[in-house]
Amino acid sequence: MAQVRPGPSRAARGAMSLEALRYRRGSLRVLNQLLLPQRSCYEEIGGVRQGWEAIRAMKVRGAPAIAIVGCLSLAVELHGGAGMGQDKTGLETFIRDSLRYLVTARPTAVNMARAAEELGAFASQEAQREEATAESLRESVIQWAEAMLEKDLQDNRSIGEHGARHLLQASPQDKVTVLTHCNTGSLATAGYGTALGVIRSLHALGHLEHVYCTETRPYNQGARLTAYELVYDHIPATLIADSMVSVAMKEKGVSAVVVGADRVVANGDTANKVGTYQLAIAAKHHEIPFYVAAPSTSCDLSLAEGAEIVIEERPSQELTDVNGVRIAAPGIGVWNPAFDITPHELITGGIITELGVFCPEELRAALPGAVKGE
Ligand SMILES: CSC[C@@H](O)[C@@H](O)C(=O)COP(=O)(O)O
Repeated sequence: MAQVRPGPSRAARGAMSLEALRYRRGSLRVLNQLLLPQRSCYEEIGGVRQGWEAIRAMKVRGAPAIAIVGCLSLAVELHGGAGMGQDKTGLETFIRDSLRYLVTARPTAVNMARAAEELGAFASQEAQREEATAESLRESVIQWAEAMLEKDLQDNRSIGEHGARHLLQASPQDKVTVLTHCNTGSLATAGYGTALGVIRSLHALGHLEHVYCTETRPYNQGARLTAYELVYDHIPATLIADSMVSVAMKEKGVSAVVVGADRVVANGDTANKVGTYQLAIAAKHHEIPFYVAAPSTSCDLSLAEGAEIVIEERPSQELTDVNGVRIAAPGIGVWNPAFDITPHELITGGIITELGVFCPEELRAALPGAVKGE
């Protein structure tokens, strides 16, 4: 297997970083994350159906990246002339139907659902303007989708700054050791990352001692993707199996656990990659602060508590097979929930957003707009 090549040194790197997607008006390509870390291969997304398929197959994954690719796949289809010849009402219907379809690709992360509601409402508003035409509607929707990329990147940088500052204030040490789970980096977002953004900021400030990243079974986002990003960015890190987290907390001087989120609800309960819940329990036992890092686009205050979140179940082969080779005993039953819910009382460090770090009880007041459709 080819070794992951570290990227250019920090000084030489400038704007270069790993990219989950490459977009210019009329063209969207996504990095097929199923092939990482062995192969780095970008695939063309010609429109909404291909966007849906790439999300469903997890060629692109991570809550923010799912929404960005979904909306940009619509932008590409609109740019290519979809709905041409229709009046503005017909085009609005096409846009709303496409967005509803994209939401069905994966149910747990809220970002695509929120983007669909917001972009759908925006399209209706635009269509109702007297002077609007089908062409002006098309252009406005494309611009709306394009703006998501820049906004997510900015939000992640703010999350990184807020999180790093908070962790350092809370730590008696000058340099902190962070344990993280799944992949929350450039590959899961428009760039920089959420939990991995906090780690990047700590590293840039010279206050990161070490990172422990979990393998993240069964899909191995940690071993394949987070490890790839950490090596690429020259960040000192060690890979551990999920079953090693308790002993790592006991023996490796972990200062904080920082994870991402697919949906944070009104009471602070958080859906994230399966395994997050047991991490939070272990962190509580070891009195290690547990943080969730997520943009406000991942917060859904329309749900009161975590039990209301729909948890995606994935195919059994993700658990029974490795690279297409069956390793599990034939005939065994399989349960493969992709996410679990961490109850808010275990989120002891705080919820790091682009607007600041909040304890779960503060969330409603801090993010009054984070109700889908508002
Ligand atoms: C910034 S990404 C945050 C979460 O989406 C991430 O931790 C996660 O759970 C991703 O799950 P995935 O199934 O790979 O899409």
